[in-house]
Amino acid sequence: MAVPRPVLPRLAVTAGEPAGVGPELVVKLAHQALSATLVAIVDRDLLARAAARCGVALVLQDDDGSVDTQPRPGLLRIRHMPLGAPERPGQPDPRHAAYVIATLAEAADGCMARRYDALVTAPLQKSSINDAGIAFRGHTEFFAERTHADVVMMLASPELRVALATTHLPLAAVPAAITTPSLERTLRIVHGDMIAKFGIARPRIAVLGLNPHAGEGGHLGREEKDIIIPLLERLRGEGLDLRGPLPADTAFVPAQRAHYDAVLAMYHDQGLPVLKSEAFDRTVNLTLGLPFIRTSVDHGTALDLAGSGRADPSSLIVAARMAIELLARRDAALR
Ligand SMILES: NC(=O)c1ccc[n+]([C@@H]2O[C@H](COP(=O)([O-])OP(=O)(O)OC[C@H]3O[C@@H](n4cnc5c(N)ncnc54)[C@H](O)[C@@H]3O)[C@@H](O)[C@H]2O)c1
Ligand SMILES: N[C@H](C(=O)O)[C@H](O)COP(=O)(O)O
Repeated sequence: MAVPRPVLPRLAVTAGEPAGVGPELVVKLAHQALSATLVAIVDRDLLARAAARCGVALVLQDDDGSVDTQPRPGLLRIRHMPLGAPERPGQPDPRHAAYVIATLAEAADGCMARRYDALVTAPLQKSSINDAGIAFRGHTEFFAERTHADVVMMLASPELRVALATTHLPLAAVPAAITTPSLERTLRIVHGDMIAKFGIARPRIAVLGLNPHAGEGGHLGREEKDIIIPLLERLRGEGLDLRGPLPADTAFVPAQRAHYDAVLAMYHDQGLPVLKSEAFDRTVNLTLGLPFIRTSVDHGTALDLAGSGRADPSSLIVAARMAIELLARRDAALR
């Protein structure tokens, strides 16, 4: 008797900024043999134009909610969202902002309603959405608000995981945003998701200081002494394995890396340049704490490459693979 093939999870993919490289990357993703039923939430004609620019043939099929039982590279299901004015590669148009937001809303609501099993996002142009008069800081903050969840941004390569205590904030606003409650929430989410998402039973988390030399004993800033150290001591008392606060300048050297499973950086550009400079094509951005799995690329809209067909799809591909792995781990834990 023939054994039925397992169904492949429905992976929603948003194409991001229409004038960026996102649509081209989605076209390239659709040619991978992934163990997933890919559903692109996008304007159908936009994607057809992106495929033509890449010189790639792609069969676009309206999504009917069903699932595949084997990978179908070269075929992409589409949940069509109308773009309105056509895109001009490399030149974001704020008139597309409402469309971009609508694709994110459909993706989040669809994951919540189980129309999709997980979400992978291509890059969007935050400035263009803001230029349209829509307050918007990033996917991470949008999905947090949409689902009323406390979330943490983490970027992960095969060698290094970096979570952020603060995300898209002006640098001048960072110190005030590092409070005991916010840091505690963040550390609990990182600890919990390192167990649940990555299967690490006793995660070791290294916490960076905010100031040079982690504050130099209070002589170069007080945040370590007043907030970070007392919190780490309290949470260690509960059994969390927390190192630090470590001086950020040396926390990423090989000898230190052997001692942790993830790093918590205090702000965006304290942690991300390390990952992006050593593994730009292998790093995934994921949102911890969300009620669904969401992964993303580690790069932006690359407007200088948009329309050329030359953008590297590696980060989107590893993001999709990670979403599939995280789903498999979650489902195995539920069995
Ligand atoms: N996930 C996201 O939505 C996301 C992530 C990061 C930045 N952004 C946004 O993207 C916009 C542009 O940001 P930026 O210019 O700082 O960074 P960027 O990542 O778009 O570009 C930086 C450099 O990296 C190159 N690059 C980026 N992606 C590439 C790829 N796939 N293949 C080859 N080269 C690539 C670009 O050509 C450019 O030289 C901003 O609005 C930013 O907020 C979005
Ligand atoms: N901070 C991310 C990065 O530098 O890669 C990027 O801006 C994307 O963030 P969202 O996934 O929240 O849009």
